[in-house]
Formats: sequence, C-alpha cells, structure tokens
Amino acid sequence: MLRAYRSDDVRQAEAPLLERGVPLMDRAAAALATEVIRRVRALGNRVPGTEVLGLVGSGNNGGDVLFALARLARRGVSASAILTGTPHAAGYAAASRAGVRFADAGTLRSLAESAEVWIDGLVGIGARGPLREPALEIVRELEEVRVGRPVEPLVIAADLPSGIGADDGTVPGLALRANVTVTMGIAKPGLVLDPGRRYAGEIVQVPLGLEEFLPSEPALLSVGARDIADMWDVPGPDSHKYSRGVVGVMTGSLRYPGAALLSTSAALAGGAGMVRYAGPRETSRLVVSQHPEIVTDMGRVQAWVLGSGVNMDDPEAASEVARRLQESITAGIPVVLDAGAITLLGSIDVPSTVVITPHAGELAELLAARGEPLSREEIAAAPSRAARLAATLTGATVLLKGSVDVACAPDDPLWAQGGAAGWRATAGAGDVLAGLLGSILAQWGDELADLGKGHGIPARLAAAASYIHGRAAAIAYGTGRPIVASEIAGAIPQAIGEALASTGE
Ligand SMILES: NC(=O)C1=CN([C@@H]2O[C@H](COP(=O)(O)OP(=O)(O)OC[C@H]3O[C@@H](n4cnc5c(N)ncnc54)[C@H](OP(=O)(O)O)[C@@H]3O)[C@@H](O)[C@H]2O)[C@H](O)CC1
Ligand SMILES: [K+]
Repeated sequence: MLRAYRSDDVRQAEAPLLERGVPLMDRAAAALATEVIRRVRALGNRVPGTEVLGLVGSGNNGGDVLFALARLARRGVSASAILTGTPHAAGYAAASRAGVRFADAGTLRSLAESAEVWIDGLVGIGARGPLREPALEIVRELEEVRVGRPVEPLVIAADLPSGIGADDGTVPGLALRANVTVTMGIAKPGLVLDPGRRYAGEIVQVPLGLEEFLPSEPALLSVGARDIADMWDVPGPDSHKYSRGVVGVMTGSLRYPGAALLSTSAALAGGAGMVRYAGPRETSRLVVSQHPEIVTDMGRVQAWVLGSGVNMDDPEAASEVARRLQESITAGIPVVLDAGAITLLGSIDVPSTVVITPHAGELAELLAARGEPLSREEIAAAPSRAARLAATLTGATVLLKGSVDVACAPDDPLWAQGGAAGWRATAGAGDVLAGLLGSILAQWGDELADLGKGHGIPARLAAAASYIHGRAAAIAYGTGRPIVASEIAGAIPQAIGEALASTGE
C-alpha cells in the first residue's frame, strides 16, 4: 500500500531530524546518485563517461541534485549543471570540488542533446504556483530537445517532477516529465493523482527516517496487489453463500438491458456467494439465461447495487430504487448507487456505507443539486477535492471515476487508484465496476452492519474494486480481443487471482 503525505507534513517531520543534525540532504543525494547509477547500468551503459546533466534550482531540491552530481562525478560520470539562480552553497562547493562543470543557460540545448541522463532539481516541495522563469524556459527547451532526440534521455526527478502540485497533482503550467521520480522520505499525493501522476514515471521512495514524525493518517493511500490479498476473504471449508456475501442487484431496464447483464456478471466474478437480481421481468430472463446461478426471488442480502441502466424517469423504477436504498440504510447494509441512482443524494444525506460511483459529469450534476456547482473540467482537474466535497455534503463514500479513480468518505483518508485508465473508458465499464464493488462490499456486509458505520472500510473496498477493475482491463487488453466491458468483467477472476498470488507490492 502506497502512503502519501502532504508536503507540509513532510517538512514538519524533517524538522526534528534536521535539528538533531541528521544529514538528510546527504542521504537524499546518496539515494539519488545510487538510483542514477542503477538505471545507467540497467541501460547497459558504463558509469564512467556517462554524461549527466543536472537542472538545479536555488532551493534544497537543487541542493539534493548538486550533492548527487558530486557523487556521480567522483564515480567518473561526466557531470554538468545548469543553475537557475544562486545555488545551495554547500552543494555548489561539493559539486565544484568534485569537478562538476557549471554551464550557462545558453549551452542548455547542446548539453541536453548529448546527456544520457537529466536530473530535475529545479523545484521540489517548495514550488509555489505554476513553473516560472527561468525554470519555465529550461523545461520548455528540454521538452523540445527530448522530442527531437533519436534516443530519449533518462529523466530522473528529484523528489517531484518540477511543475506538478505536490499535494493535489495539478499541473497549473508546464512540468518536466520524468521516467523515474526519486521521492525523498515519503511519497506526496501529487505523484499518485492525475495529471501529476503522469509526469512522475516510476516512483522510488527514499526512506529518511521520517515515519515516527509523520501524522498517523496519510493524506492519500493507494491499494496494491498485496493489499488485495490481505483484505480478501478466501473461501474455506466452512464457507457458505452468506459468509461469502450475498449481493442484491437492481440494475438494467428495457432501454439498457445490457447493464443488468454486465453488473450481475461482475458481481458473480467478484466472488459473491450468491447474486439476487431484482430488475424488471424482461431483463431477469436475459440475466438468468446467461447466469443460471443468479436467483430472482428476494431474500436476505448483505449489499445492494442500485441504478446502473435504470431509467430513473420511470416513477415506478425510481421509487423502487429509493425504497431499497432506505431499507438498506435502516438495516445498515452497504449500498452502491450508480448512474441515475446517484441523483437520489441530491436531497438526502446518507451514512458512508452508501457508496456512489459517479463519473465527472454525474458528480457535477450532484454537486449542482447540492448548491456547490463545479464544472466537469474543474472536477477532472482536481478530483480529490471534488470527491471530498461530495462526500462531505452527502455523507456518502464517493468513488469518483476518472483517469485516476479517487475514493473517500467524509472524514477518512483519500484513496487514489490509477492503472489501465484508458481501457476502462468503454460503454458499460461503469456497470461492471458497480457490480464488482457490490460483490466486495457484500463480503463485508455483516461486519459493516454490526459496526453501524463505515469506519473508512467502504472507501478502502472501493479502492480495491477500482484496482481490480483496472487490472482486469489491463488483462483484457492483453487478450488482443476488443476491450469491451464484458471482457473486463470476464477478466476479473484472473485479476483477483493474480493479486491473491502476489508477493510483491
Ligand atoms: N529540508 C531538508 O533538509 C531536505 C529537503 N529535501 C529537498 O528539499 C526540497 C525542498 O527544498 P526547499 O528549499 O524548501 O524548496 P525547493 O527547492 O523545492 O523550491 C524552492 C526553490 O524553487 C523556487 N520556486 C518556487 N516555486 C517556483 C515556481 N513555481 N517556479 C519556479 N521556481 C520556483 C524558489 O524560488 P524563489 O524565487 O521562490 O526562492 C526556490 O528557489 C525537497 O523537495 C527535497 O528535494 C531533501 O530531500 C530532504 C532534506
Ligand atoms: K524536482
């Protein structure tokens, strides 16, 4: 599980160590230099003679890079640096002593053209606002050089790619795209949230001993394969359908019969002990003909999935969805509200055991109904803020779908899941996610009902569903067949199996 902390919290955690004289910058620089050497070797190049270009800002981020360049120069690397202003004094002295060449901005292009590695030390967590001159011009030129080179350079960002928002992942102006980000101490939310995440490349965390001084709650969490394995209730000899979770699914309509099929297929694939389908008669026949194990008689369920493909303009369907929502809240069992059912929260508050799964458009509609309008673009530009606002206004757990899915309850950590984003933007993928999420929530339904509150569990399970959905889309992509929602549903068991077998992450 990746944990990310806001830059202010990182600074506060660094302070006591710096006061004790712990050489944090030295450790940071050593880790940065080691990562550069590892990557150069992985490319099959020899370290001595490799050309490395450091882009150095005037703050401690630049200081990290200057000390790293000094270490690299001592290992025979041909190291040069471009400064944006007055550099970190001790770093500059160390780099000069080690033979690092300081070039003026006019030679940037030629140095950038020949250097195998660029190290970005322009700004780190001290960045304020969009990247500004002279860093801005440097990034503009580097991106031009990168495009024109026959072989791309290896770009390694110190702490953060310069130009992204450390805490929210926004990219207000230009940013330098890195292949690897060597982040100091602990990851920051901007490395996991879109669009910042796309500039970070692979994240390498450098432990600096900050843990004991960081807040107990991270600002953001991200689920990995190992966490799925840890949270998954693998059936055993005394399992039965209720211990595995029975999920009720009220989805689909004459207009959207496919939503019924996709959501129930995903619910089955997600490991539910049984799926009760409560949609219209016409779609029941379709569902049961495809999945004879699905039952249509009503009885005990431990989670509901409501709304995918339901025509909420149909008063009978809408009142049925509203009734089931109310019953579930009274019984304390978790509910997934998808698609049109999300509009119910325009006027009622709910516990965090209710999970809504909007895309940006549906969230914009909900926020407008709640008197806090945000445009679809504003939501996509800062998904974490929009999801938190909706959770706070409604009380629900919000799983906001996008290039990075974010999930949060009103007062619990934020989850962010990237992965296979593009492939999931296909008709019906939301129906699949809703069914999968319902199936996972059902496995925890009794526990949630006993707890009487969400306690952050629905958000964590929503992140797990998003992770599995993303992995299933990536697996579906690998089949070479068209990536349609039914293929994603079909790949869910393999995605779960992979995670349960994982030993990494
Ligand atoms: N605290 C420590 O000892 C450690 C810190 N680490 C590294 O240090 C940075 C944080 O360093 P800090 O000096 O606080 O700030 P930065 O270097 O990240 O940035 C400040 C410089 O950047 C310029 N700046 C700020 N905003 C912009 C912008 N939008 N565009 C261009 N330039 C910007 C700022 O210029 P001023 O004119 O405002 O002075 C400064 O020059 C952290 O990220 C780590 O890399 C160590 O890793 C651990 C120990
Ligand atoms: K940087």
